[in-house]
Order: sequence, then structure tokens, then C-alpha cells
Amino acid sequence: MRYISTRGDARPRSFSDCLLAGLAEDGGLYMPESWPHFPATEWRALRGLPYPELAARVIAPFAAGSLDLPTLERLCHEAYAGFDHAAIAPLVEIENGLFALELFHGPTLAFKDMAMQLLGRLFDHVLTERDETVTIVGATSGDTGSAAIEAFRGSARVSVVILHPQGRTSEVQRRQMTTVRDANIHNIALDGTFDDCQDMVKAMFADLPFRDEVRLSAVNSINWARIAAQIPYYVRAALAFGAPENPVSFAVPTGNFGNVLAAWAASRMGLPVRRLCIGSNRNDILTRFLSSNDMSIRGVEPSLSPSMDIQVSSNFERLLFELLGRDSAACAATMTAFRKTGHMAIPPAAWEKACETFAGLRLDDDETLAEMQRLFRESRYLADPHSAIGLAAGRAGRETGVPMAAAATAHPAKFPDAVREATGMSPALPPRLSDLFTREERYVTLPNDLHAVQSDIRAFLAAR
Ligand SMILES: Cc1ncc(COP(=O)(O)O)c(C=O)c1O
Ligand SMILES: N[C@@H](CCOP(=O)(O)O)C(=O)O
Repeated sequence: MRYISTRGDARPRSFSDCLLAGLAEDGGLYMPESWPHFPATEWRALRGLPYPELAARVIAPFAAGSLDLPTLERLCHEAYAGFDHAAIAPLVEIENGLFALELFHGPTLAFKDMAMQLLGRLFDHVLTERDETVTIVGATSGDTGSAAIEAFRGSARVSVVILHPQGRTSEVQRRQMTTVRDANIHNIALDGTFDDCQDMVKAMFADLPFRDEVRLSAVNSINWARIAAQIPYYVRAALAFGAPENPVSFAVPTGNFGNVLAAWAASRMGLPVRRLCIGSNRNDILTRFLSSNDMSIRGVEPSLSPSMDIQVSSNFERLLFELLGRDSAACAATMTAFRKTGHMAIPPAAWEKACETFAGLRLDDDETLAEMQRLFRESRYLADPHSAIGLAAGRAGRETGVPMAAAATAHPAKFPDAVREATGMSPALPPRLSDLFTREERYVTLPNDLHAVQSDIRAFLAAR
């Protein structure tokens, strides 16, 4: 499988090359040159497989030409061996026809582990084969950072620099990142929002001499491998509901649009996905887009679901590319104008096409707390604020006869204050994290300035 850029001005690459490159040289995102398609017999053959084997088979066509199936199976087995739940991504019935697809049973208690634990192994495998090293620079609103740190800590071939928006994550999230003392890990608290952190990473990719100097790489969902590794849990859930014979709908609390894009990718592979309902907090650019074809940046506001405090959803560009009939010139022009003006409206036919599959629901903080309260009162289900938004979107978008699985993206213990306020319950961290609040933190605080961040990264790498 080869990968092309959504902006059309970068050379096509293999899966392994995309993995290490992260973002295309023209600022675009890599997309598979064509979608693999699974016939019904192939979906059926996945039924009942253990999660690692199913994951390897779903990812295999995307990695064709780079990694063979036995290698993928081995890496998937290693990646999911440390999860706390035997099913890896269990389905829990909340009420009639509405299910939570729990994705937070990995080491850092958020859905990011589902892909990141595999990416850690994939990077190690490819870098060892090539005898190379890389520097991963990542942006986080709270969860990607700790998942990346956990997946790559101690690696001899990968240095990891994580930028988080200062004061805008939960304390648990920050400490999960800043208390890791391995020499290959470096944390930066940036004076800005998540969007500033993400723009900073993209600016470093655009600085080609710097990109080469530090051998820059990415593990945010701008990296196609992250999306590929997030497809299998949708497949697993759909099969549990009777796919390929019966359709299923998914609801996904959404920020950078990576998780829901993986569900959409599964539908491109032939999985019968009927609806994709996205939930947002007050940073509702995506839900506004779906209701009015108006994507206007309004500035990031803090909320009870900080991981979704995002306005520029990077992966929307991948959907846009498809909606525009894979016209990379039109995609590049639309994205450039969007970043210049802060507004985007797409051709009406493309927008209508998006609305055939996608629906959106926005919850402010009070509505989020009310949803958490309701889930606990009526179903005894303790949801974190992000998962509660997903479940509310799922309830709103449910249709009779079509099961709705809502992605539960974080463990409630990551957001204890909101959970306590909504339910009076204090969810406990697992024993391996019980001393989190007494561990020493280590991070630097920097202004939102490219040169300051680049100098700091150079100093970190020099000291390694
Ligand atoms: C807990 C949680 N839920 C939802 C999201 C949104 O997911 P995505 O950015 O893939 O849309 C994030 C961050 O990405 C998250 O950390
Ligand atoms: N919510 C994310 C933001 C980054 O998302 P990613 O999926 O692109 O890595 C976070 O928790 O950091």
C-alpha cells in the first residue's frame, strides 16, 4: 500500500515511511492511495478472533509491502498484553440499544493507548531494521502525551518531546506525563492552547532543515498509523452486533477528529456503518459545521472535557480530501484559506454528503454534568466527561433496530473532580498509579515561540 498527501505535493510513500515521517512534506496528511475492501466472507472470518489477531488482520492491508502478517500479529500481541481487561475493548450495555465501547483499559487509561501501544512497537521494529533514530514531537490536550510517553519510555531509538497547554489539562493527566523520569522523555508546558501546541508541531515539520536535523517524527493522529490502529476496535464492535449482515452506528466524542475518522475508514473498508454521531463540548466547531456548513474558528475555551478543547481538528482534512473527490489541489486551497481566514464552507454537495453519515451534538459543561449524573443514576455507569458526551451523542442519534456503540474514551479516574461533582463518587486510580500525586514532576515552561521551543529541543537532545 502506498500513501499520498491530501495536498498532492509530496511523493507517495510506503506504510513504514509514513510511519516515520508523520506529516507529509507539503503540510498535508497521508492517506492510503486506495481503500482496502473486505468482502463479507473476510469480515466473518474475523469473528471470534482474539483482539490482537483481529487487529493484525485489519491493519495488514494498510501495511502491505512494509510488514507481513506474522510480524504484525507478534507486535499486536505484545501491544495488547498489558491491558487490564481480557476483552481489550469491551462493550457494556448502558440502556436498550446503547452501548459503551470502553477504550480506556490500557496503561494510561485513555483510548490513545489502543493505538499508541502498537505504534511504540512499530517504531521500534522499523527503526531497528533501518538502524535509525527519530525525535517524536507531539502535541497533547492531555491524553496523547501520556500514552506516547508510556509507549516510548526507555527507547534507545526514540526521543520524545511532548507539548501540553500550560494549566489546561487535568492534574492526573499532567502528572502522568511529567513524573516519568526516563532520559528519552521531555515535557514542555506551552503558554497557549492545544491548538497552539499542534500548530507548533506543524511549524517544526514545515521547517525542513530542523525536521532533518532532529529527524522529526509524529505520533499525533496526523500520523496515518494512529488511524489504522484505531480501526480494529470498531470492527470488533460491529462484528459483535452482527456485521457484516447487520448495520451498526457509532458515537464518538471528538476533538482532533482522529477517532471518528477511524470509524469512517472502517466503513470505507466495507463495514456496514450506518451513522457516525460526534459529540463536542463548547468547542463546537465540528458540530457547528455539521449543522450549518460553517467551520469558523472561535478560539479555544476551557471545559470539563479538556482533551476535546480543540478548534482546529487536524483529521478533518482527511475527510475533506475524500469529500472533494480526492482533488488535492482543491483540498490544499481550502485548507490554506481556512488557516488564513479562520472560516471554511465546503461545496454544498460535499457538505450534504458528509451529513448523510455524520451527525453532531454539543454539550456545555452543565449538560455534561447532567449526562454524567443521569448515566450514574439510571444505569450505575460512571463515565468521565468525554465519554458522557459521546454517550449523549449516541442516545440522540440512535435509531430503532440499529445498535449504537459510543466510544468511552477515558477512565473516570482521570477526571476525578468532574466525576465527584456529577455523581458524588471518587473513582480510584489503579494501584500502579496510586502514588501519582507524590511523584516528583519535571517539565519546562516555554512561551508560544517557535525559536524558543526549537532551542529547548536541541538542548534536550544534546544532553541525552
Ligand atoms: C478522552 C478523550 N476523548 C476524546 C478525544 C477526542 O478524540 P479525537 O481527537 O480523536 O477526536 C480525546 C483526544 O483526542 C480524548 O483524549
Ligand atoms: N485529545 C488529544 C489531542 C491530540 O489528539 P491526537 O489524537 O491527534 O493525538 C490529547 O489528549 O492529547
